Amino acid sequence: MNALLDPREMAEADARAIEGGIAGLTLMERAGTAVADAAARRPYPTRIAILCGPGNNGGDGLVAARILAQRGFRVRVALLGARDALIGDAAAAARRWTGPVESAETLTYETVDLIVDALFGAGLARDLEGVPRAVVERMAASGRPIIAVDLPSGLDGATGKVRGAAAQAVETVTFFRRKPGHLLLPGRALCGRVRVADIGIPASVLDAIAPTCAVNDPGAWGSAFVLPAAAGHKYSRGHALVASGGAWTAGAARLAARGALRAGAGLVTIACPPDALAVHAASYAALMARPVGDAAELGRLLEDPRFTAALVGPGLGAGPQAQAMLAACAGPERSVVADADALTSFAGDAAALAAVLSRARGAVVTPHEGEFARLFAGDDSVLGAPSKLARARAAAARLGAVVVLKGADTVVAEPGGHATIAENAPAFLATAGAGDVLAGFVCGLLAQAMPPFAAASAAVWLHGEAAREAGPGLIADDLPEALRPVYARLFPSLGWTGA
Ligand SMILES: NC(=O)C1=CN([C@@H]2O[C@H](COP(=O)(O)OP(=O)(O)OC[C@H]3O[C@@H](n4cnc5c(N)ncnc54)[C@H](O)[C@@H]3O)[C@@H](O)[C@H]2O)[C@@H](O)CC1
Ligand SMILES: [K+]
Repeated sequence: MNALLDPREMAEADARAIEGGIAGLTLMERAGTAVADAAARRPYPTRIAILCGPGNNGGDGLVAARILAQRGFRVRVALLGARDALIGDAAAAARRWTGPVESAETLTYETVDLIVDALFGAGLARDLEGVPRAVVERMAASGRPIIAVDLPSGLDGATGKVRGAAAQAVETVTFFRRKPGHLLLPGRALCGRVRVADIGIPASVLDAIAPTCAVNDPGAWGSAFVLPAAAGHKYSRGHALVASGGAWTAGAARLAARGALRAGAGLVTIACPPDALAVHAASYAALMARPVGDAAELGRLLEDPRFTAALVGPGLGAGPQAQAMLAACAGPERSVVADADALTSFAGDAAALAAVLSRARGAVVTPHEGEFARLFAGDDSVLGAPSKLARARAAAARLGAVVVLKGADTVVAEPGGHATIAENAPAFLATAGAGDVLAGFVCGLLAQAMPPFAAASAAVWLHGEAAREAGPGLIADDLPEALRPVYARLFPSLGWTGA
């Protein structure tokens, strides 16, 4: 698992490493060395300004300054605040810097080629205002490339939000593990390229910290991924049902159904109003279509226990009918995915949705930001949570279900607080119908009895990889097809031998 540490967890990692016998100043020396290495790698960084803040982030900058000067770079150190106000390891780092110290407040950039931003890191405690904010804004306006130490100063490592101001970095050097703010927008975009430096904190400190947030990659869910078994048959790979709207809106369900099939469900049946039957029957040969007039008929169809997962929402139309369809699907032997109109049908009434989902074997909801806001309208403890990560976690707890909060930085959270953050979605994935395919991927993995949190996280990652595979110009129809080469690489990496 590629853990992400929030500032509190990172402080604990530091503290445990120090308890284990590594001096704090040693960690700072290694951190500063990693920053110096990054600066030295830049093209022509002959004249480097290092802006140092009042805490240990500034200490890292002071170490980097000393090392870069030793290596022959022309270095200027500019401090925010008084030198004799520095304490602890940062004060020790300042004593080792023997060159002049300027004021960050009055620093000018005409003769500067590269900036190292070591003003604030994990210790950012409030919004930047007054002098610190002005310093960051002038640094940002200088147009010079910036290497950020740990985080661009002003960026909140827990939330990915800018507190007052932050300067765009070309590169960010962080330590031990990335933080959620490196992945959550706008943080991800502000960081530039992120390098993770090993500063000697042993990975074993994570055993006690037990982080609950991870990068969404196969390390987060690969062990739960269901690979095709040699002795399998189509029913053992699960039977997914996708509820469709009428003939005019049937495309969404078809995209989802094809996604479920490609994701590996053994069978996929589209349940549709009779007027849409011909449309679906004439679409893909591998899909089955069954006419279903209302929720009661859907319930009768689902008396067949071989349906292991159902998707309700894409193209369905919002209202009591969609609510009833979802209720018909939610049963103890079947997992459900509620998407799109199924979510909008419960606008402002998340408690009613939670009650329906609680009857399912496993439940995943896949809202985009608009659907999320409608669903939780009036619930400030969810909508007012401090970050996208916190909102998804609060929503998952409220619904008792896995929440996929979509976007370029999709967060998947489960009721216990475990979460993944995706970073592999290309910008061109934002296209009509892409969300329907994603819901289909989730449903297809749930149908194979993959646990909901792993299934949802895997589906999000696969969706991003499939988009990369298809490339620019992508339309949603391409996504299910692009899953094949992605699987061709993924399966062997998970130990599949092709049997
Ligand atoms: N042993 C450790 O803890 C290590 C820490 N490291 C560095 O230390 C950093 C964290 O150090 P700190 O905890 O000292 O925190 P920071 O150096 O990020 O910032 C803390 C200082 O900033 C002030 N401050 C916070 N928010 C402010 C605001 N909005 N306006 C004005 N002043 C504000 C605080 O009063 C304090 O003086 C990390 O980001 C990393 O760069 C590394 O050296 C590795 C080892
Ligand atoms: K910084």
